[in-house]
Amino acid sequence: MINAPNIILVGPMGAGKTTIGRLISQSMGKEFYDLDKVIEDNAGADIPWIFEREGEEGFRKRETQALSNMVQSDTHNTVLATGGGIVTRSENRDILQQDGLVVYLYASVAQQLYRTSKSSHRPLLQAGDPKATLKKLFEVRDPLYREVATLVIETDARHPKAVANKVLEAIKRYLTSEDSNPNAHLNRGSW
Ligand SMILES: Nc1ncnc2c1ncn2[C@@H]1O[C@H](COP(=O)(O)OP(=O)(O)OP(=O)(O)O)[C@@H](O)[C@H]1O
Ligand SMILES: O=C(O)C1=C[C@@H](O)[C@@H](O)[C@H](O)C1
Ligand SMILES: [Mg+2]
Repeated sequence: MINAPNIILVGPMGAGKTTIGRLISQSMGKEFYDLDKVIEDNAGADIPWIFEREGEEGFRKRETQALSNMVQSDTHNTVLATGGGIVTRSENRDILQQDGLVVYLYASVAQQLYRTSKSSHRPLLQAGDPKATLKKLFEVRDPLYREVATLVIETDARHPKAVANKVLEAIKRYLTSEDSNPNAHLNRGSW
């Protein structure tokens, strides 16, 4: 098991945050949370229902609330998979950068499209052309994912287990290099 801080996964819809988050939490002996699921549990309703009743703005308020609750709850030893739009609010980006080791799971628009095509649970992809939507979102969000992330992992040509192994290796390498630098303090395990 790697002695690591809380791990936060960011990236677009279909990057594999939920899938990979679960796998690495098992390998690291950490508890797994999926922020989309936390939001649904808090609301007692699913994400499509929240978007329908409260619009995207209502969903974003719930998302920020769920993220800050998580930070304040003083939970330790966790892997958190976020939703694809977590980086759109600057207050969320501030929280992410302060409270975990952030890993960006990169996926091309083509892979995002392929991986999201089998599910109708993503309201932003239900209207219009999903490829055009994913491309537009990616243009805006890719720099924001990079802004908050310490590590970036390519997922396109890798099976989920291989992606999980890459993430684990990258975390291990990062922590080892920090440990070897006496001036670098990883103060990122506070929830
Ligand atoms: N590396 C991969 N290769 C192939 N398929 C993958 C890979 N990672 C995830 N998938 C598949 O892609 C789909 C979407 O994955 P997942 O739900 O984990 O994405 P997500 O990043 O959590 O998306 P969202 O932001 O919408 O929550 C799932 O069917 C999953 O099995
Ligand atoms: O990319 C997004 O904005 C979203 C991604 C999903 O994880 C959910 O959080 C929701 O469907 C919105
Ligand atoms: Mg997810």
